[in-house]
Amino acid sequence: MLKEISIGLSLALIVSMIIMGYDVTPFLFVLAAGGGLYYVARMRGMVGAKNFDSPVGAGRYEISFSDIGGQFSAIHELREALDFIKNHQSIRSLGIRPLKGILLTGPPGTGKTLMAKAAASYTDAVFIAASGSEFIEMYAGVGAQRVRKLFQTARDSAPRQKKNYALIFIDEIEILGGKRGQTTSHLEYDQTLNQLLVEIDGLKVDDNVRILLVAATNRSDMLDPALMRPGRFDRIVKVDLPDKDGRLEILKIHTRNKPLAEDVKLNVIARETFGFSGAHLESLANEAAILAMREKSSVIKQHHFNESIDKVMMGGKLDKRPSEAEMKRIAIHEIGHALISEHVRAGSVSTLTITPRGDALGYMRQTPEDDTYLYTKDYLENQISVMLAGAVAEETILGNHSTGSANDFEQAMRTAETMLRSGMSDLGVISFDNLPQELKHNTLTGIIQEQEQRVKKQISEARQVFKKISEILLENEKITGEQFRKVIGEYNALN
Ligand SMILES: Nc1ncnc2c1ncn2[C@@H]1O[C@H](COP(=O)(O)OP(=O)(O)OP(=O)(O)O)[C@@H](O)[C@H]1O
Ligand SMILES: [Zn+2]
Repeated sequence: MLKEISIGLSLALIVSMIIMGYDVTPFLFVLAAGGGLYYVARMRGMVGAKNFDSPVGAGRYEISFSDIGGQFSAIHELREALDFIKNHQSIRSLGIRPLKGILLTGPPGTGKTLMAKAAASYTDAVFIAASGSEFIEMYAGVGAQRVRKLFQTARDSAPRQKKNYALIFIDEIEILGGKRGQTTSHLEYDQTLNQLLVEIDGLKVDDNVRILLVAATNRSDMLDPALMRPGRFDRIVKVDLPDKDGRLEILKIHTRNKPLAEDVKLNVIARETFGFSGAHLESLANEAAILAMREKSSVIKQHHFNESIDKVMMGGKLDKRPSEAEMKRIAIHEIGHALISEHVRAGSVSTLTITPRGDALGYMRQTPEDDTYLYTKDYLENQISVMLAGAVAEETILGNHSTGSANDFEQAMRTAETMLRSGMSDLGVISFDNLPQELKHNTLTGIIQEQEQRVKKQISEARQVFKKISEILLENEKITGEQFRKVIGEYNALN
């Protein structure tokens, strides 16, 4: 409103100045500059962001899924959920409950906001962004009121832009949607979260404006379970740090508009930037361009990138960037798990990676087994041997093992306990609770040690496999089960 009044007043002033014979050129100049600044501020969300009164038409600065590098499976899942929403007619005829909210989880800077924007373009929705922190206020009721306003803004702005959909994006949702009565004793949080739940529950498929909620967090463990109930955020899409191929794609995206020298090898940069997020890579490309400019070079060269990698690493507070030696250790550890997994169940390794994901530095994914409800002794022993194999591999190949195995040991111990309780140990059928501590302890260790010996033998016979596969892993960060089995097969054929 203020904007309209000031434009009107200025026009009236200019017209009267012209009538009175003044030179209006400098005045027009000032006006244009002011308008330009306002526009830039608005685009950047500096003006009007708090009031959610500047919904960003997705059509205006369009972000599409092709602007997001890597994240293949996250994009796939997200798009599937969006198709579900777009085709609500046919879905409703089947009686399927419509989807209301999608939660994006993952570390900072991995492209969650980009994905939400791309989701808005994909569904041709108005994009309205807010952050969880905007709802926390000293005064009771203000947060809840803001939540109401946010949804109202969405309902109002879609028709104005002739759109049927509005996408509300709430970043850092854990601040507003933390567990009730746990994050704080403050009443305000509860009211705000309750209001959000009320708004979500009120969303209907046949509303004039279909509202879709997308929220992002890197602390999904902090969210109130009420938010995750069916009919609320019932789709969770994991957005992880990119692997090497992903990093290459992201680098390509962020160097699209930059002049690169002939010597620049993006795939080499991708390999060197293990642990970088999309945001780090964006900043890397930018820093390299700045270095080139400082040297008055018209193109960006490889050494500009190399220097920037260090800069982003030092300044960028990379959460997890293991050293070369650590990466090798992670590789050996994971190969250990995978090798024994293949021993006990051929074809069981699905992929092996050493890219940090969630809490794990590397991981081995197994192909699922048929559902089993009863376990035999052999089966449990095999499980224990796979769990121990990470640490045993570190010891056998590197001479010692690291703290990275604590979790594996705990699982192995639990499995051994299951065996003991089920009468599968040397003690036969026992009453677990009446067993003396020392005997319990010795029997459990006995079970573990027996498997450890078996694993040690298998691993020391496969040193060559470790060498070959760790080379592949350090180069590519991942290997598929198929490739893995091929290498094992080649070595078995030699022996
Ligand atoms: N997968 C990606 N492809 C291309 N660029 C990316 C990608 N991920 C991040 N970026 C770059 O990093 C910037 C920040 O990403 P974005 O804000 O989407 O991350 P986020 O996951 O929402 O982070 P936060 O949790 O810190 O809000 C983007 O504007 C983009 O330049
Ligand atoms: Zn392990």
